[in-house]
Amino acid sequence: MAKGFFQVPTAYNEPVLSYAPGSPEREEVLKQYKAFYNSKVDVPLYIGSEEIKTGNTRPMSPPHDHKHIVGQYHLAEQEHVEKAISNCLEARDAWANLTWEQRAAIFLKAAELIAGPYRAKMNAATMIAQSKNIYQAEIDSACEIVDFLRFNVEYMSQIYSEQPESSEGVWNRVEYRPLEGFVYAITPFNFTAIAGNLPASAAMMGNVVVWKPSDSQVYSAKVIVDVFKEAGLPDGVINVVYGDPVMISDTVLSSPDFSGIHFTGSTNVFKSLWKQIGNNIHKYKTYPRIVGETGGKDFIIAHPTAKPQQVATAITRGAFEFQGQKCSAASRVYLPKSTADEILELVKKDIASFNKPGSPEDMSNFITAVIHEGAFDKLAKYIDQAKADADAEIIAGGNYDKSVGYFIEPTVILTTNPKYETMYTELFGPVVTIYVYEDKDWSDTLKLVDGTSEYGLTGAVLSADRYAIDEATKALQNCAGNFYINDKPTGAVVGQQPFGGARASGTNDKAGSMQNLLRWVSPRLIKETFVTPEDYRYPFLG
Ligand SMILES: NC(=O)c1ccc[n+]([C@@H]2O[C@H](COP(=O)([O-])OP(=O)(O)OC[C@H]3O[C@@H](n4cnc5c(N)ncnc54)[C@H](O)[C@@H]3O)[C@@H](O)[C@H]2O)c1
Ligand SMILES: N[C@@H](CCC=O)C(=O)O
Repeated sequence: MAKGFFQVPTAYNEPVLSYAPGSPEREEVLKQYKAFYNSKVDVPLYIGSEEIKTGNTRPMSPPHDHKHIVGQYHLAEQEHVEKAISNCLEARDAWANLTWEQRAAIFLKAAELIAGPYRAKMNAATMIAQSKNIYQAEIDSACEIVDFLRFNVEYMSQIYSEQPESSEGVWNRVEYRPLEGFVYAITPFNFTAIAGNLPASAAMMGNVVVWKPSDSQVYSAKVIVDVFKEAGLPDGVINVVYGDPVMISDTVLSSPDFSGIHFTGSTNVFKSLWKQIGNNIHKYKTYPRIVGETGGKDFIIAHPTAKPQQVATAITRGAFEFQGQKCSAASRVYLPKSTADEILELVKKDIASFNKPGSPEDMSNFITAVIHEGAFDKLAKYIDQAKADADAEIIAGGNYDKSVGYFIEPTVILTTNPKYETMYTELFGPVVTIYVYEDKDWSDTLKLVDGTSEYGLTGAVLSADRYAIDEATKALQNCAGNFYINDKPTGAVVGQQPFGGARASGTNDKAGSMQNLLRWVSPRLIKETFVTPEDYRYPFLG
């Protein structure tokens, strides 16, 4: 037990560095990028104290140069997944009983390692693995992951200090136990920070974890593991396996000790995992916690009073940053007829100012590659469909080329059909669909926004009219878990805009918040009575 009521350092957001020409951080990250790019890494499974090389490997390539190999990673067989589970369970007692400030110190140290000596490595790995330009890498693999670690430590200590009242002669106390068993973290390709946070947040609360990163993010996941190791995370607390997701999930979800899933990824995968957990419910020792943040079809709606330049910038940044591969990316936009032409001209001007999609090593590139061939082919299919459909027109972009990298031009589809397929289907790429409404139909258009997609993740309203803002805020109440007024719908900052959505977008447990951490503990109430009754009779019985 701690011998003091320790106060953790006050959390603060890691400042975003500029990477301006001539800055030391720019020089350092480019040097690291080249070093990684011109070498080959061999990534093992991390199970207990072992680094296991199964020999069954898959190559890793940057999406912007897919013939170039930067290394390989080893795939798990079922026996390795079983071993990861047993290592978790062996590590559990020691980890769960370690005093909380020791756990906190490990993750605070990890934050400082990333903010300092590992910053260039985290960013360079993310530029290579996920094809992020340096700004997108910096806000993710440097700042956001550091913020997750610092703020979660603060939230953890706030949770522990939350205690019940005690009446005279009694002491009530609540102990925030880790879950009994292990947690399964499944992470997506698109954010290195999310990949690190999903296993770390559960581990911080005293849980042991089997972590399965995305195949497209293994390269940067390895740097996260290096950081956690250097920060002193004991062996067996977070065990890392990659490979066939179905086999891994079947194995994990069959274990009686499975006690929670921390998932971020697409909606269909999450729904199938939920179903599988339901089917296995009789096997488990405890009801598993199910936390999943999933897809989105995020909107921007502009009121006739919105300033065209501001709407255009919200679209350009919201739809095209990181090639639209943010769950929060603006992908359906509703513009009023009176200003639509002006806004669209400004968006086209922005797009014309981008370089052709290229490598993030060239720091003048705003747009780089989409993640893999599957994503490229899917996007190309929707673009071709829009070219063919009578109710859609491509007004910007529309070209693609996968000969070197998976490059898709930022594309704007203008549709006359508010229920056009790309107004409700998540494409997850640099494609935005625009519908122009009659100014007088503002209120009906809000209903349209609310009723068009199954998702409820992010959305933005731009308006200079406060009554219109109020109307939109009310009408779109269930349409977005993160709702933005006069801004783009992306770029939530940990500690400031807790992130997540409902409907088909997830369980809305708000990553990087106290609410999320509460899912990884099972409180035990301890009531201690100081003078224990010795007579059952009530006073009125005489
Ligand atoms: N709501 C959020 O906070 C949030 C954040 C980031 C990404 N996302 C969503 O994630 C998706 C993009 O990421 P992605 O392409 O990596 O998603 P994905 O669903 O393809 O993969 C996510 C993870 O699930 C694994 N997986 C895939 N099939 C599986 C299966 N059958 N069983 C078990 N695991 C399986 C993958 O290997 C990966 O680790 C988008 O839908 C995006 O909206 C949501
Ligand atoms: N939190 C990020 C999105 C994470 C999903 O991809 C944002 O707010 O843009």
